[in-house]
Amino acid sequence: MNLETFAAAVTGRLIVSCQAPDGHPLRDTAALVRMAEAAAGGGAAAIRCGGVGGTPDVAAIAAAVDVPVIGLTKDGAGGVFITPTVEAARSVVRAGAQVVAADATFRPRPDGRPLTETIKAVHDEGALFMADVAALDEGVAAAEAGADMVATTLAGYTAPGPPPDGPDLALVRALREELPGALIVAEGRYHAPASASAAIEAGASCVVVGTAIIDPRWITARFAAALPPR
Ligand SMILES: CC(=O)N[C@H](C=O)[C@@H](O)[C@H](O)[C@H](O)COP(=O)(O)O
Repeated sequence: MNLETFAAAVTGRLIVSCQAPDGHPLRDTAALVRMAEAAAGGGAAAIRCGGVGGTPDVAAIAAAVDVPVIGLTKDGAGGVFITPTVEAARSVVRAGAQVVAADATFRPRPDGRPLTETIKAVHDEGALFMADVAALDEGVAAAEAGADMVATTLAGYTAPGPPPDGPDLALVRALREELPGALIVAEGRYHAPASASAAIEAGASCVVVGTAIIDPRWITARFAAALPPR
């Protein structure tokens, strides 16, 4: 799939991230396939998947849905862990993803190779590259290095301490200003339809929602916490 076709498919639309962490009751490839099917049925323009389930999740979801798949692997939870190496990126394409999402922050990469090598490997395999960044300068550098799209996925996750509650709309606005013609993906803590809509108004090309759609444990906890004290 080329960038023009992918951009046409997702612009102005919602993408759903179907992942579950280790130890979560939904951390099961078949369960996540069902979630992806449900999300596609509800109007998701693409599915983001893989995570700790890795390439088996990507392959199973790519086979089950007829929307584009943005694949990733996760290795650990500290430093660079989203599709952290050239080899991981290649394996995601080979599993069937049309787009590979990978950490594009300035932090050192575990294989010691520059981001450009991962981008090149993904392009050589015939897929597109989504740069997951935490800051404006990282997004600009990733676009200059050949990334096909820039996502705010890691905003709030690279500094010590817990991430803020809400999404980073300021980063969306700043990326749009610096990269007026780029495909900008809003992702991370979009927990309500209104905030997803605000992302598009802030200049995002599209918005990725995960937890608030596919995690019944998180949704239940929010309802439970909203009840008056007993
Ligand atoms: C920081 C990190 O590891 N983000 C991951 C990236 O793939 C996923 O765990 C998130 O669920 C995804 O980005 C969607 O975000 P949210 O679940 O907040 O809607």
